[in-house]
Amino acid sequence: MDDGVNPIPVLEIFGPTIQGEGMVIGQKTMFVRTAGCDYRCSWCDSAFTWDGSARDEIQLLSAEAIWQELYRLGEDRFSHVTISGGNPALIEGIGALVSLLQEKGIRTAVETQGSRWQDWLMQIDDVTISPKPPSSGMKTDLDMLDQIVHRLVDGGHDGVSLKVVVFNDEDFAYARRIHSRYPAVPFYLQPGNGDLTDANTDLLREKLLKSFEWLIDQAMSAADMNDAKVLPQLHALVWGNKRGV
Ligand SMILES: C[S@@+](CC[C@H](N)C(=O)[O-])C[C@H]1O[C@@H](n2cnc3c(N)ncnc32)[C@H](O)[C@@H]1O
Ligand SMILES: Nc1nc2[nH]cc(C(=O)O)c2c(=O)[nH]1
Ligand code: SF4
Ligand SMILES: [Mg+2]
Repeated sequence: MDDGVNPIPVLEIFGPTIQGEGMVIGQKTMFVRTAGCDYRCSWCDSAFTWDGSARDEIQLLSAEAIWQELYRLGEDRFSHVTISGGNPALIEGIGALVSLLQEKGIRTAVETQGSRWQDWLMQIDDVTISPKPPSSGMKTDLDMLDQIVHRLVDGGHDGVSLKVVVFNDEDFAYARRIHSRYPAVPFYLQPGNGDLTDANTDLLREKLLKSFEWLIDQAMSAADMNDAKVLPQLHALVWGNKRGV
């Protein structure tokens, strides 16, 4: 059991905003973004969590201190908290935060890539597992992914989804393999944002919508994607590459 004294490395706490991606897209939520990742995706839109550029902004916070900050920002205007990163599944101490949020009547979500297990994943309401396609430069440990997905599903978790970011044909082939490996798990396709430094939001929106349309076309012509959902990153369409939204 977690004793609640393990501090959590936090890079940012923000919201309320909308969940811009995946299984609970549109849900009003707060975000807690942890520092540190075991991956180095070439196109990571949150590279500041692991590349050292925001090193000075990392705070080691207790679960209670995180709750205080969530409440300071959101007061009574939220009922849902999303924990993202970096990879939150590197951090055992998040168990205490999840328990505290549950005590407060707050629903929880996590974004992780499926490379590490934590027991607290069982307690999270909305678990998004996002294995990484070839364009990321990362290699999926399928044995580990199998273990994580099966532990959740066999343990009776009914809020698990898979979300694959797709930049190209090779990524789409990877997405098909992942979906067919776990056919009973709700599956989401998300177009990649290849323009992480663009400050011109109008131009970025155009590019993102083009990639979205391309991905829709791919999914529409693939019989094995009949049950997949194709969604853009809504927050990127609304706010571009801005941080903390
Ligand atoms: C920044 S990651 C943090 C959580 C965890 N490390 C993961 O990758 O699942 C959150 C989500 O953003 C997605 N993402 C990261 N960079 C992206 C990009 N350039 N375009 C589209 N989605 C991206 C990831 O695939 C993941 O689903
Ligand atoms: N609004 C909003 N939705 C998101 N969904 C996943 C995000 C993430 O970075 O994990 C994210 C984010 O950073 N902002
Ligand atoms: S796994 Fe997630 S946080 Fe880590 S590098 Fe990849 S996209 Fe970024
Ligand atoms: Mg993001």
